[in-house]
Amino acid sequence: MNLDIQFDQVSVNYGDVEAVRDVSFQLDGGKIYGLLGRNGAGKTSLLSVLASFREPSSGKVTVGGEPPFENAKIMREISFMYDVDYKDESDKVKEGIEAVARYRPRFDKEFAYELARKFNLPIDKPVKELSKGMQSAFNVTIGLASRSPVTIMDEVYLGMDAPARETFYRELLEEQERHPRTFILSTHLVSEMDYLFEEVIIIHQGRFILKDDYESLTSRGVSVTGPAPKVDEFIQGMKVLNVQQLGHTKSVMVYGELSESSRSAAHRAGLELGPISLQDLFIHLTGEGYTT
Ligand SMILES: Nc1ncnc2c1ncn2[C@@H]1O[C@H](COP(=O)(O)OP(=O)(O)OP(=O)(O)O)[C@@H](O)[C@H]1O
Repeated sequence: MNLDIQFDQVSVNYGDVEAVRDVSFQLDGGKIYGLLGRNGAGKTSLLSVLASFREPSSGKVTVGGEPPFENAKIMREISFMYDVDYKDESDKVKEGIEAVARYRPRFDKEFAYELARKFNLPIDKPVKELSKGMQSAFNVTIGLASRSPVTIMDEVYLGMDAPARETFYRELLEEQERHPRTFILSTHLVSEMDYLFEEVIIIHQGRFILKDDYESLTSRGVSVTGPAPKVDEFIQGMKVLNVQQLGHTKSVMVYGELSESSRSAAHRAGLELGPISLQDLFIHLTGEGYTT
């Protein structure tokens, strides 16, 4: 089941605070999407509208052509995993798994127990007594095992330690091979997670900045390395993101596609061209001084 997602001029306000402003984009679904934005960019607000936790203040969201808010048919197909406060949750891990299995139609209980083992979750312990990182692993377990056509993970992995996050990334990719569906992962751990994303959405200060596939996005920038004077000559008129210099060698990141003739000119000048990372682009597009 594939559900396309449409944001049409969506705004989310909290009183005077405009958390999301006039955001429009469409996700065809069936992919792993990265939703990137700095702290306070509006990621959670945007996702909570999609997960039907709230209605947009203005604009429209549709999932499979229908607004999700108070729409039981659509809500059943969306899992929204976020940093839940489990302080009043007296259920043990295994009771939590059994409970979700009862109301999530596609939940794979065996897979949930397998993940719980891989994350070393003590299944007889109350969820509220788990460490923060283990509660995150519990959320991830439920999210992956729910097999919802739309699974949203709002920075749930931040509390997990590095080996647990690696386990999550591996399991996510394997799961997407076995049961392709829509995952939306919000994060600012860009360099660590970039290889997971097929498409990337960047928001900044509540505004939509871009949506593009990972390959095209990273091919929009290039690093130019070589003798400083030659690099300086080559990059004239280009948008510079970052400059590093070691002795006489300079490495400059520029934004914008290079034509074939520019690439040939760079090679003739003895300059080395390389890709730039999603993190570099993210920092540039959401950095200090970048206002929407
Ligand atoms: N319940 C609320 N009441 C008032 N303002 C809020 C509320 N929730 C969020 N905001 C504000 O809305 C803006 C967007 O917050 P949001 O949590 O959506 O951002 P985020 O990108 O998820 O941030 P982070 O990465 O730090 O979790 C921020 O300015 C935040 O202070």
